[in-house]
Amino acid sequence: DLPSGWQKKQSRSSGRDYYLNIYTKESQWELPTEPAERNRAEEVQCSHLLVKHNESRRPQNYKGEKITRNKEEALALLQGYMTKIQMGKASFAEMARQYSDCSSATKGGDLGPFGRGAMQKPFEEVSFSLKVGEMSKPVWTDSGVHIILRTA
Ligand SMILES: N=C(N)NCCC[C@H](NC(=O)[C@@H]1CCC/C1=C\[C@H](COP(=O)(O)O)NC(=O)[C@@H](N)Cc1ccccc1)C(N)=O
Repeated sequence: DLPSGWQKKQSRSSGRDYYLNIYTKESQWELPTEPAERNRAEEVQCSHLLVKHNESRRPQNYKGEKITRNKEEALALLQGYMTKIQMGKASFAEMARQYSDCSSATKGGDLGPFGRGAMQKPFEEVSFSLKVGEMSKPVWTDSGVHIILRTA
């Protein structure tokens, strides 16, 4: 069976099978392989940068400001932040502190250690599949769209 979050789909145009990750929304032709050491850790520690949108379950940031951007705009913003981090222009913590809509922004995005059952499923699955030091692709939850950095 497929690694967590992956589903087999059929391409409407070519009829070929492809694979879609329901958490990160990424798709690929080749069969997804289980991350090398599928994490069996009881707890992980992650930081995240959350960009909320107008369909978020709580469309306001931790400063109480109302969020009006839509999903597309939220993803575009997040991808811009990811690029800056990947280019080494700013640290994950600096970007989370400056731009995250979650109260963990005051801690550079640090959520502290958590076990399974604490976070929304998409967030948990991706967090537990990251290696320490690895940053995720955009992950969608009811809160908005996140990038996750596993720190321990
Ligand atoms: N350590 C825990 N167990 N704290 C409870 C987490 C609840 C959990 N939260 C989530 O899954 C998402 C992913 C990470 C943050 C988050 C959502 C929201 C923002 O979104 P919103 O709720 O406005 O939709 N931030 C939080 O919850 C913050 N208290 C996280 C936090 C902040 C500072 C220090 C520690 C933890 C859930 N089951 O909803």
